[in-house]
Amino acid sequence: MLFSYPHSRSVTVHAPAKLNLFLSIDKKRPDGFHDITSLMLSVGIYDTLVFTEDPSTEVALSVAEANSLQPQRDTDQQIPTGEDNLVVRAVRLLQAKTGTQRGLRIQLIKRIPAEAGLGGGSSDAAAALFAANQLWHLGLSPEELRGLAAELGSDIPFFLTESNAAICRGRGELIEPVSIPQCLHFVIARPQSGLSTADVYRQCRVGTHSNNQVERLTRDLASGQFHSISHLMLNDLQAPAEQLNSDILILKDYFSKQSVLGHMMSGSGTAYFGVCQNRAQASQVAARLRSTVKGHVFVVQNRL
Ligand SMILES: C[C@@](CO)(OP(=O)(O)O)[C@H](O)COP(=O)(O)OP(=O)(O)OC[C@H]1O[C@@H](n2ccc(N)nc2=O)[C@H](O)[C@@H]1O
Ligand SMILES: Nc1ncnc2c1ncn2[C@@H]1O[C@H](COP(=O)(O)OP(=O)(O)O)[C@@H](O)[C@H]1O
Repeated sequence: MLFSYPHSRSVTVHAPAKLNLFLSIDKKRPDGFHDITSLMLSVGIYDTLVFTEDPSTEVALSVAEANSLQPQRDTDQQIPTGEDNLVVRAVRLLQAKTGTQRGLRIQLIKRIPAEAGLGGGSSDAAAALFAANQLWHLGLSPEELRGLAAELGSDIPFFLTESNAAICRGRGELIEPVSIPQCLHFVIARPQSGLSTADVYRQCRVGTHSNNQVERLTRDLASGQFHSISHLMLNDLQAPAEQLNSDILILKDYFSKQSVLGHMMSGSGTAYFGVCQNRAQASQVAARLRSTVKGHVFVVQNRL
């Protein structure tokens, strides 16, 4: 998360997207969630959130698409603007836990596609917890904020860690920060339609992966030994997502014809990414993709 304080009554946060380079489904739990093991990396696509203290007790959110700054259009990526938005839910949770009734105006500029497996809503919610804690001088520790984050969503605590890479376990909220000092170049494509995380988990099966596979992948990425990563990358949600959305198969077919280091779907989809050898290759792969696939295509790096 990148943040700045232009003046003390306002906080601007740049909330990054994430990719899952490894995601195994280890066990279905009695509470309906699944125990997972995931290597998450934050990457350079950002939503921007401006939080301004409001003298009333109101919490008001406006949502705009980047580059238009108009209220969002009616697309397949409708982001809720009221109490259902994860940003508002995060602020409401903070109010309920601390008893504060102070108000906030929030402007959310969306760049991270929704229903993509890129964690946009989760990152926005983490930004809201962070910013409201600052603006309202609530004094919650990072650990306390991560505890609240886990009540809202499994992926949100990751976005409240200092580290830009982590192995996440439990339902995603148990975070082991790892260091990946290499600059990795990704092409990310999000087709026109998305998928609901709950729908994909509903169709998934417990997977099997070899011992220490996530640790070996992390070590190879960290040391720049990229020849093995295509065999170590894993996403147990990809097969059920492919059943639900055929665009993922089109992207898989496209990436399998490129000489990228590895390729896979992120999280519960529908975004699909390739790990490229360098920036030039990423730009070439993205240019060809833009002329064949409708949707969003990004060239990004991991955040160091
Ligand atoms: C798949 C992953 C991989 O990072 O990311 P996304 O694709 O959503 O970005 C995560 O596990 C998603 O985390 P998150 O998006 O926070 O999910 P939550 O809001 O907690 O849960 C949404 C629904 O997904 C299912 N769910 C989620 C997490 C988990 N470990 N097991 C589950 O079964 C549950 O049915 C839950 O009701
Ligand atoms: N601030 C937000 N940004 C994006 N989606 C949000 C937000 N708040 C609530 N949502 C809802 O959550 C759903 C999933 O969020 P998203 O970030 O797209 O998850 P994923 O990581 O699975 O791509 C969206 O379809 C949308 O309806």
